[in-house]
Amino acid sequence: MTHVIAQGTFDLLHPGHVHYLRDAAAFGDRLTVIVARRENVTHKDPPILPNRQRRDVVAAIDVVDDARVGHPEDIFVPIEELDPDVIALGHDQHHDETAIADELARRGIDCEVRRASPRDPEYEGELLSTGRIIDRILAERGDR
Ligand SMILES: Cc1cc2nc3c(=O)[nH]c(=O)nc-3n(C[C@H](O)[C@H](O)[C@H](O)COP(=O)(O)O)c2cc1C
Ligand SMILES: Nc1ncnc2c1ncn2[C@@H]1O[C@H](COP(=O)(O)OP(=O)(O)OP(=O)(O)O)[C@@H](O)[C@H]1O
Repeated sequence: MTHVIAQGTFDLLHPGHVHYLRDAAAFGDRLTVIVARRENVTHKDPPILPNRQRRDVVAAIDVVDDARVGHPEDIFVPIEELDPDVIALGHDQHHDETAIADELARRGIDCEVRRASPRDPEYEGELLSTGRIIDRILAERGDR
């Protein structure tokens, strides 16, 4: 059984998220998703929705076997607990594959690091980015 881990913020789900999770699930037989804690989302605006709500909605996607809110301080603690075979990085995730692989080796975790593929819009107006969904909400309803 090949156990795959995917991770991300997953605020305001869209088909880009679904594509990533399907891609990650196809890397193995079991998919666990680690949902980033609000306080750890520092590379962009913090999520609108609370940790548990983002976890609960991700867990409801059919290809996801389990979803959990991540560790507050050390992102490798859940990895040590889950002992996965593959970490599926999102196509645009800022994490460096080599740095993650080096840390896995240092902790004695035998796990491959792979990149998932991007999904581009398929029809006019399809929004595949939480940031762009929020921008459109502000543009169309921001005066309320
Ligand atoms: C292997 C791995 C494990 C992670 N584990 C955690 C974690 O335990 N807790 C957490 O808050 N974030 C965790 N993250 C998420 C990062 O902290 C970061 O916020 C996340 O990658 C944001 O992704 P996004 O820009 O795709 O939303 C993890 C990321 C990676 C690559
Ligand atoms: N269009 C997309 N195609 C493939 N993967 C995607 C797409 N959009 C998001 N993902 C993946 O989903 C995971 C979680 O993404 P995240 O929660 O950062 O959403 P986002 O829509 O990219 O957010 P933002 O617009 O705020 O940057 C990441 O691994 C990311 O690469």
